[in-house]
Amino acid sequence: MKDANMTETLTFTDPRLAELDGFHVQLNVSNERADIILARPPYNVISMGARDQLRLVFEALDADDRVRIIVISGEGEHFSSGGNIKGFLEASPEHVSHLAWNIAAPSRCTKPVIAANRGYTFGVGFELSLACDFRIVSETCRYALPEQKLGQIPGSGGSARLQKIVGVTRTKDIVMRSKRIPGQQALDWGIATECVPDGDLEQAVTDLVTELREFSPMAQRTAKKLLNDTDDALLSTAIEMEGLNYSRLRQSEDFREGVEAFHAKRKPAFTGR
Ligand SMILES: CC(C)(COP(=O)([O-])OP(=O)(O)OC[C@H]1O[C@@H](n2cnc3c(N)ncnc32)[C@H](O)[C@@H]1OP(=O)(O)O)[C@@H](O)C(=O)NCCC(=O)NCCSC(=O)/C=C/C[N+](C)(C)C
Repeated sequence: MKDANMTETLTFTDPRLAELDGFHVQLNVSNERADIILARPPYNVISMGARDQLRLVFEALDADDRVRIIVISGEGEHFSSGGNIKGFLEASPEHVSHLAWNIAAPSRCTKPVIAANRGYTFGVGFELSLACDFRIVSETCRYALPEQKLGQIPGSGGSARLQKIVGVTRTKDIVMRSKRIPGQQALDWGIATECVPDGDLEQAVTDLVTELREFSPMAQRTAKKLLNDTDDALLSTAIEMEGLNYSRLRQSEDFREGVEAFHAKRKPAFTGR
């Protein structure tokens, strides 16, 4: 990557990528926004190697100061029909042991991550989206964890994350019946952040990127980490951690800038410090 405003496809130089089975993840970076595209149409099936690629891409983007917001989408009509079923029997124990860690990469990333979901968003495609901070879906989106049809269960955090969002009854309905959830229902159940007509998906994502870029990167990072860390915590612990993080954030330049801009009736100019 050269400068923040250019669009280019990342060339992976990490030697660990040399052994991967195919190159199916594209990356474009422009204007502080990074687009990760699952590029294996029509169904953007995610190979074991693509999972490794995804993790490495998220780690690289997280470390790059020129990137503020990350968007993940699928090429064409579908986000992804999930993991490559045809390769499951050949998967190495090493790959299997990394499944959940790789797919949790958006959640570990300190920057805001948006999933843009349309069409089939199945299996590991859904799990990957659940690890993101925002899910903007189109009306064509169909979420599913269809592993039971394969004599399997989700293995990359899908049922666990879903249960947190929709509770055990709905999760059992989705997992144990391999049920498909349409975009509008995903919104109604709190799985999706927003549901829009298919032709409006890109604009809805761009609008959210524009909105998020207005905020202090430091305050965003703190909010994301705090909410992730306290997801499992007792209420009393979560409240205490919120207070500690607030106190720490008070020391930042962005905190002062936010308050001074409010007084001056001007737009804040956050620097991330
Ligand atoms: C509804 C689907 C996606 C499309 O149906 P269709 O009738 O339009 O097309 P068709 O079934 O003929 O598919 C065309 C070709 O694409 C291949 N395909 C599609 N999805 C996959 C996939 N996920 N893996 C491998 N190959 C796939 C399909 O086999 C056809 O190939 P050929 O032309 O026959 O060579 C329908 O295809 C469907 O329901 N697919 C399965 C979706 C699914 O079960 N996804 C979950 C996979 S499991 C997973 O993601 C995570 C597992 C976690 N862990 C590993 C821990 C167990």
